[in-house]
Amino acid sequence: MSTATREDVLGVLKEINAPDGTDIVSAGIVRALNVDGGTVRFVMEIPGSAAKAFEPIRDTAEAKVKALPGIQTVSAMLTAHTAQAAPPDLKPKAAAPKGPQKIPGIDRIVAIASGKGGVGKSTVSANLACALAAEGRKVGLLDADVYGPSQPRMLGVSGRPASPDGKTILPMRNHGVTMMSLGLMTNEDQAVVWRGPMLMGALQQMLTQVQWGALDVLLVDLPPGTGDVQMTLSQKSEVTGAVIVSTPQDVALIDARKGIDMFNQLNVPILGMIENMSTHICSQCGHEEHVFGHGGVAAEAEKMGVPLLAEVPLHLDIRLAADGGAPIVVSKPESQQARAFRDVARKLIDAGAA
Ligand SMILES: Nc1ncnc2c1ncn2[C@@H]1O[C@H](COP(=O)(O)OP(=O)(O)OP(=O)(O)O)[C@@H](O)[C@H]1O
Repeated sequence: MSTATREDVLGVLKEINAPDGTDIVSAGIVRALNVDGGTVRFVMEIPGSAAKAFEPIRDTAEAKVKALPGIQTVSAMLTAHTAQAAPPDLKPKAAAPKGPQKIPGIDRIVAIASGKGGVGKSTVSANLACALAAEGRKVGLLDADVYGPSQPRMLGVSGRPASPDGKTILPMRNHGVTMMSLGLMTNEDQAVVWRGPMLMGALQQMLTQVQWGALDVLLVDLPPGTGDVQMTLSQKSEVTGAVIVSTPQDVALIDARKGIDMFNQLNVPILGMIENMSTHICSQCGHEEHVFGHGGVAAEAEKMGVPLLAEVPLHLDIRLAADGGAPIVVSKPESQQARAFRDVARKLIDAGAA
């Protein structure tokens, strides 16, 4: 004689009625039925107020199941559920993480910002990243300049980043810098139209889903201006500080001031300003000319009470190196132009910011 099956057990339980006349299986009272050889276990879920009425029903159920062929042990447990729905929980939920968070593995985040486009923020970011790597720091560079991602070209990186598990993204690496750019996810010649929420999502993804590994510092090359990306970065992640890049022209300086104000409001410390295209040095004769004026950033930095980190000359070699995929710090590390960036790297390390 074969042992009773789960169907056999349900069959006999169906013959037993609850006090309201429905059988206990159809009424949804029999739950979690487990038939394991000669042992049968199940739960009878009943209204809390009906426990007394169900005790004989439970006894009948156990006896009927035990009478089935091959069944030695039967255990039916009465569990009560409250008929009324619980009142809504109006207490504040256990605090969902709010405010800036530290990203695991990333010790520091330094934002490279400018008020105005085209002042050389990406050139500074690329050179600074390479200079920090040359100092032995573990450096990441996140190209968040969604409107004109230029780091793949400047760092000489191409191809699409791999995502072996479909969830995380493997960053690219060159010149000792771990790098990720939205430019690697889009075609280089394709104009990207991002809306605010998309931008914020993309930035969050690049911060949290890229396998950065352990980093001493992650530089974030921001888009120019004071928009969604700047706000999201500062509000979601703990930013160690911001470096503001500007040319000495008044128009650039007005925008740089707005950038500094924004970071102040977001409680992000300003690590300092960099004057780029400070002076033009002719690559032929070495003649120096102040194309955009000179010293404007130094004066502004003093007025705002922030350090002036460097005055980087406008020099053909800087542009050629950037366009060629090996920043001047890598291609001509001993040149005067490279030295300006290497000095900034050392200042940031000394200040504990990188
Ligand atoms: N000090 C410099 N000397 C010579 N060329 C420079 C210098 N700084 C930047 N450039 C060149 O100026 C152009 C703009 O620089 P870059 O892309 O770094 O600016 P950006 O502020 O990041 O611009 P955007 O905001 O549009 O991304 C590039 O061609 C770059 O090579």
